[in-house]
Amino acid sequence: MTVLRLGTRGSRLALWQAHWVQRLLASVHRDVRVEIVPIETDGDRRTEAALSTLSGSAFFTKEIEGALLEGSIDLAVHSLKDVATEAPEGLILGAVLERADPRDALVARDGHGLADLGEGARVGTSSLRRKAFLRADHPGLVTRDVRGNVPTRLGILDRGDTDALLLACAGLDRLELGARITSRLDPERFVPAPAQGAVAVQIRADDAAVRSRIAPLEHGPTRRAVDAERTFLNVLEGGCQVPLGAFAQVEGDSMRLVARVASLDGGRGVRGALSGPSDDPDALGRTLARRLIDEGAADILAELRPS
Ligand SMILES: NCc1[nH]cc(CCC(=O)O)c1CC(=O)O
Repeated sequence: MTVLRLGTRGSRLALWQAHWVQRLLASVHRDVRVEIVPIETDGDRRTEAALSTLSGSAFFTKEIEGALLEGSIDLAVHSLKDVATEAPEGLILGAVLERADPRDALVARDGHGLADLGEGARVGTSSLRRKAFLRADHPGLVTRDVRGNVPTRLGILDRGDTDALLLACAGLDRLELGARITSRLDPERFVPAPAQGAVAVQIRADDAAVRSRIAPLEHGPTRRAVDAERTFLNVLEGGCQVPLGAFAQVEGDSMRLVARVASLDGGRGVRGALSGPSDDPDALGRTLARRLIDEGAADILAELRPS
């Protein structure tokens, strides 16, 4: 029996994802036992800080990546949205699993969609992307910072401290809280974060044994989609957390990438879409990024950076 130690955050969603990988590995390898090792990250500890200042860098992954590099775990399971596009030296994404619903979810107390919320209604989110798109498309609404994991945020809504929340559909669906969603937002307009809804298994680049064990978990279309989205992010980001969405869908031999960048106040933005062959997602991501840079995306993002 081979024992593989799987590192994960301890949140309910992270543990759900870890148990999913454990179950999948048990179903393809009778001789493998997966032991789950919860690891607390900076992002879990620093509940006082606005999430927007944390996510996108390594705040939800650094301690887990450290455990992987030092060998105290053999694989790590992450929400791919939280994994930086520049991989730490020595680590690779050994498998990308089939994506759940990639869209953003509105959970409103009254009504259904964003258009039903009255003037001045408070919408809780700490994501720069969600705030910027909301300000651009629904300037009558008020954004309000909320932090904490999914159940904590729902508690804030239920107590009446906000009128609505924006969350990822994937997290709610996986925790069987999908019934709380009042609207699944159109990904053409409210473009999801790169890799939203996708789970990745990270391993040591030189660990051929674990690499071959997890290979059957790979979902090709999801890998190609997130590669295009993360390449787009990588070209535009320059190491800073930005209000940017990118969402790709594979259909047979071709794929389509839609992306949107907005200023924080929602006053300026660019959006575009591009189709190409599905066997070169990086080219698609790079080409669309360059096109949106020509249309002003880099200038919009430059305003966000401390000079
Ligand atoms: N940064 C937090 C985070 N990371 C992954 C998810 C949800 C699951 C996913 O997008 O895969 C969330 C919460 C949210 O955005 O609602």
